[in-house]
Amino acid sequence: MTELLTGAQMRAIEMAAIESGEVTGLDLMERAGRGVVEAVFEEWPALAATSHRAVVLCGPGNNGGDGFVVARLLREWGWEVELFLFGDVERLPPDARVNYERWLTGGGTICPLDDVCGGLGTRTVALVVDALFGTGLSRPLNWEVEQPLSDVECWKHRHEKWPATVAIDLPSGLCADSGQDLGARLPCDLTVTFHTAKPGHFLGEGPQYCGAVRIVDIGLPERPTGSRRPDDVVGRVGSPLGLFKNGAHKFAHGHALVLSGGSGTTGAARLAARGALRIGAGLVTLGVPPSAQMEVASQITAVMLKRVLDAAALADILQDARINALCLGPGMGVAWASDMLGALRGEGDVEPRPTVLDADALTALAEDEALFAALHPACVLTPHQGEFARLFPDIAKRLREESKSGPAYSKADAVRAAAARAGCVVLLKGPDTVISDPKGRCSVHSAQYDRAAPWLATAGSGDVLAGFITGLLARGFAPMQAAEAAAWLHTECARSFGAGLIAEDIPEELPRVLRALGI
Ligand SMILES: NC(=O)C1=CN([C@@H]2O[C@H](COP(=O)(O)OP(=O)(O)OC[C@H]3O[C@@H](n4cnc5c(N)ncnc54)[C@H](O)[C@@H]3O)[C@@H](O)[C@H]2O)[C@@H](O)CC1
Ligand SMILES: Nc1ncnc2c1ncn2[C@@H]1O[C@H](COP(=O)(O)OP(=O)(O)O)[C@@H](O)[C@H]1O
Ligand SMILES: [K+]
Repeated sequence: MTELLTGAQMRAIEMAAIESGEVTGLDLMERAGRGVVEAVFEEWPALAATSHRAVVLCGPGNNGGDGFVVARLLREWGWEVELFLFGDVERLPPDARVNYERWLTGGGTICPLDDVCGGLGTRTVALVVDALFGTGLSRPLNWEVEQPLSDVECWKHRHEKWPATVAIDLPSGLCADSGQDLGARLPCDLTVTFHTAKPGHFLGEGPQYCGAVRIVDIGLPERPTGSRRPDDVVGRVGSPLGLFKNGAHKFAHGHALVLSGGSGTTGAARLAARGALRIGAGLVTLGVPPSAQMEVASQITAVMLKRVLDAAALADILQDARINALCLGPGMGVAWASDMLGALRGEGDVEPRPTVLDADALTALAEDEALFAALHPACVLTPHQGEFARLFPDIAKRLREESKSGPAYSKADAVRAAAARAGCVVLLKGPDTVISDPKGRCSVHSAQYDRAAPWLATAGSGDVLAGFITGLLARGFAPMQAAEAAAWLHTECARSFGAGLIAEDIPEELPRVLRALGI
């Protein structure tokens, strides 16, 4: 798991490193600028081979300072560089000011950003560098910046040979903490960021603007682990290999019970059950209402079947302590899900156990405060955006609102708040899946960039994800670990299978994925 640092956390690390005397702000700026040039040459080797023309857009803060360094280094490489500045030179922060002076001393010239449209002309430009705003963006851009950015974007489209566009740290107008679009107008081919990626590279609109993301080491120290509270960290979900190998779970195989809907709506639960079995639950039983018994019996083999007449029958089944994970919701219908949830409220001596609540069970929870209040720390809620808005309308509203100042409220903030309220793990699905536990531990699973799998948006794939989580719970994974590992494996199955994927293919692809991981 790698950390994604917010703008404020980056500033704190930078300040601590400078105050300790290890490094100066100027050193960091020089390393950042050099890192950008090296990343550009690695991404487009043809640009390193000979000199070209570049346009550099610099802003009023240290992001602009990095831009001055890049402009100077490209000139030293023999390039022709035109630099456009937004903001007042007298108010540049000290390190940016030094690099502004160095640029001028080296013979560089500066034009105001307003002139960018006329200044670009028709001559070929190989590279556009966006150094207007980075982590210091504190409010939406206004037309003074949006307009020139839009002009550059339009000019690029008219340009015969498309110039490569690189953003320093973040595409300008993108909020570092949330990925909210606060006026971004210039989508980039490459974003070069420093030390770690930021949540905004993966959340919200971030991936639409960043192109590819490269992280450059500028020699800042790691954050000391002791200083971090769980709610101070947003992690990025990586391969779960370590989880399988380090014995963090009991290596039990367990027995998962997946509850099905009635006749004609059993497919979703069957998909979840297949997912739970493939991911390693020792036994999987489908709990089926009488109307669907024949339908389900004719379509399963390794998965077992148990008739569930009503809530009392479920409570009875759950007297068997070997059933150690449950999945409720897929295809159940809200009324039946509500009845079955009633059986889990601890009445009739039903021991609470690890439980995944998805689809119709989430709607049932949204409609019944008592059911919601009965959630416990071993539950995992897996809403998509619509279900999330039904369960947590106020949080979803806040997430939709455009921020007027400061870092915008992020999907990570929203899922943390939801998990704290529910008292259990919440996994909010999407290409940028966010997972949080009630203590505020939070992680982002990104199915974007080199892990893009847009074909996962296919009917029933969410049911398989619920099944994967249930299977891992049955194997003894903790709820947060189960959610993270399942999200990663789910996307990996889709990537391994490729386009044309349907939900049935996801569990069937899992053995190949596990084998490739050495699990
Ligand atoms: N934190 C670090 O460790 C490092 C940061 N560096 C660079 O420094 C950047 C952060 O620098 P700053 O904190 O100076 O922030 P920025 O350069 O991103 O922007 C801050 C400036 O923009 C103004 N501003 C903010 N929002 C605006 C808006 N909507 N319209 C008009 N003006 C607006 C602010 O008043 C301030 O003058 C990073 O993104 C990175 O590029 C690098 O030099 C290397 C090290
Ligand atoms: N563009 C996308 N890229 C990658 N994964 C996606 C994308 N859109 C949706 N997903 C994933 O696909 C699954 C869809 O689940 P869900 O919305 O519950 O659909 P369903 O109810 O049809 O199963 C989730 O795991 C979600 O994270
Ligand atoms: K930028």
